[in-house]
Amino acid sequence: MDGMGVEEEEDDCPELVPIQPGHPTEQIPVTIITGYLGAGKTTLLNYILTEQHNKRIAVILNEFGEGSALEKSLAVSQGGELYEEWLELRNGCLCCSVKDNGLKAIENLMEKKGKFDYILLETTGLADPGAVASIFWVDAELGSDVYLDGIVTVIDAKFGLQQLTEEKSDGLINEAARQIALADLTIINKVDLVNEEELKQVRDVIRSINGLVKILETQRSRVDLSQVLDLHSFDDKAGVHLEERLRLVKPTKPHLDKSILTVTFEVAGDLSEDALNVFIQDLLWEKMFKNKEGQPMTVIRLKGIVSFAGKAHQVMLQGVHELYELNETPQLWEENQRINRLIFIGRNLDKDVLQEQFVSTLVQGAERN
Ligand SMILES: Nc1nc2c(ncn2[C@@H]2O[C@H](COP(=O)(O)OP(=O)(O)OP(=O)(O)O)[C@@H](O)[C@H]2O)c(=O)[nH]1
Repeated sequence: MDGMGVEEEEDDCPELVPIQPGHPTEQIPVTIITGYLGAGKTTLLNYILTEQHNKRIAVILNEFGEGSALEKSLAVSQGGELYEEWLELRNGCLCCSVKDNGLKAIENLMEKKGKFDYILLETTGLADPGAVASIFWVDAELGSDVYLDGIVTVIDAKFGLQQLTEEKSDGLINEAARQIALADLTIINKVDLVNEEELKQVRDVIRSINGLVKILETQRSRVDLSQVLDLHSFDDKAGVHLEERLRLVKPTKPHLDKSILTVTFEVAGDLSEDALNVFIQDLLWEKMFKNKEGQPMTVIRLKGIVSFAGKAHQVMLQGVHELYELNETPQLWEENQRINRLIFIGRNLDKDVLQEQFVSTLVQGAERN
């Protein structure tokens, strides 16, 4: 990983001033920036830190790149502070580099409420962003200060394909593929290093994993910030458009036998909330459903719009690994046909089996009522 680059380059050098405690504000969005080793995460964050954009963004840079396991274990065993001082940059950004997964740094940052409107959190290249994302759901204290806006995955145009198609021993999930499965936005970076045909192959593999994700292409991670921030991937604001977006999602075809892919189906009618919970828990927690080859299905990301009997509003379903939540959206069904549209991204998924299980759980739910 690169250093911040702000100390080495005189021209870009932002003025560093100590931060005064700010005023409390409302919940702050957090975007998780993930991506395989060397894809361009730090380049993206440095770009945001030095560009003029009139936004007050707090950036948490992860200090660990390749081969840093030793350094990390030293930092942890010393038991000292795992983050450094927060610095205020000339363009209004705040910055700090961390030696853990960044959550402590967010807690520390909250003492400076009012000084920033947005948090970008970089994870290490091999991290499972789902584990970090889950903490925003389960940590009530953190959840009252911040909310997860989206997961952005940076992909190396040159080496991404190789990283994504690498088969892991012991049937483990390929980390680079998992990062795409969880992404709300992917950025294919280093487009200068590939030709159009190679770029298309990367695009196709991303699409084969995640049928819902938006794809941007960049050089030196120079993106239009408005396309990266405020995605509202997990909240009601997205729910308003989610039904339409989900309707456009196409199932994907695997690029490898064991690869992660997207399946989607739609079933008309109303559900009982209890029956839906049974279906989801059997799938995510009990891992009861198997594909036709007898392999258990693993869901990494789950999204949906569902219709509950007696509820006028559409309900949004969001799941990351084993955690899920159901939230009413502001959108009313009104005269629209009530439907349940679900999207699953994961491994060993079989649409027919999932849909059959979904329908049978719901029928049983209706019989119980
Ligand atoms: N040719 C080319 N090189 C790039 C581009 N973007 C970034 N790089 C270089 O790629 C290398 C890795 O970039 P980083 O931003 O450090 O990647 P990272 O994802 O933070 O890496 P880790 O922290 O190790 O996971 C650096 O040497 C960058 O200068 C690009 O668009 N084109």
